[in-house]
Amino acid sequence: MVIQLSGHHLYKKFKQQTILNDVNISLASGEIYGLLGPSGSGKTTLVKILLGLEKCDQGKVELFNQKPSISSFHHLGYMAQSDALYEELTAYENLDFFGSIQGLRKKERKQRIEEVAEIVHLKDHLSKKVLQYSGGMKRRLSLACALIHKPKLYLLDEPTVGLDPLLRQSIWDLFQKLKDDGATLIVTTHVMDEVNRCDRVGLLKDGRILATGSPIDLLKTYQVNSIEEIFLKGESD
Ligand SMILES: Nc1ncnc2c1ncn2[C@@H]1O[C@H](COP(=O)(O)OP(=O)(O)OP(=O)(O)O)[C@@H](O)[C@H]1O
Repeated sequence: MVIQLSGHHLYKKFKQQTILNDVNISLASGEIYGLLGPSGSGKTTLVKILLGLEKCDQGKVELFNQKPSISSFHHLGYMAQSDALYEELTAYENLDFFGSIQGLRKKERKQRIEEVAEIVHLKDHLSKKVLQYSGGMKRRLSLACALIHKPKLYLLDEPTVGLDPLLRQSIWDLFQKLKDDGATLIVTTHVMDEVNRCDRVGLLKDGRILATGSPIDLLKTYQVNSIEEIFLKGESD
């Protein structure tokens, strides 16, 4: 099992508020890891620390078995919780921009833009300015921006928020396909039924990982019928 990303003994406080309290997490090559937790439990903070966008107070992050560096970022696809798009530009121009900062050449960008637009069902809307996009279209465009350079590791913060059930389904089918092609994904969510699409889930509550494992194993271990019940029980690993 090759570990692609790991956080060891991570601690984080904002002012006096403890957000992460000795969090350990690791992602193995080719898995979909769901990070599940109630609103405000620290999912975004943890993802940002793993990505190097936020500093932890204590602990260590390893990306591809090394200290994270600028060069490793070309292998990452990050989708932030709030869409980081240029509203005045068209969707095509946004994708072209993100492709170019990832080092793709013009011809390759053109080809990839068509491919990713097809994947997220935005092919017919590429020439629209982003400010004319709906919330769900912006989410899908953000995802396309994260896909453009074919990274091997994805950090996706609530990628399906604001999407209707059919689109959510197709986005999860896409995650499965990325995984089948060898990518590793960490996806944050508080939608319980998305958990079943993950190979492993980590339950984050009150700054701690309460439990980690495959959804089926967690249900068996905790002798519950749903993952929600584990949160309610609040038992530790
Ligand atoms: N820059 C910051 N300064 C101060 N407090 C912060 C900052 N960023 C996050 N927090 C606080 O840290 C806690 C965890 O926030 P975080 O966004 O990581 O949670 P989350 O699990 O991703 O929540 P949600 O599901 O609602 O997005 C919250 O109480 C939030 O107010």
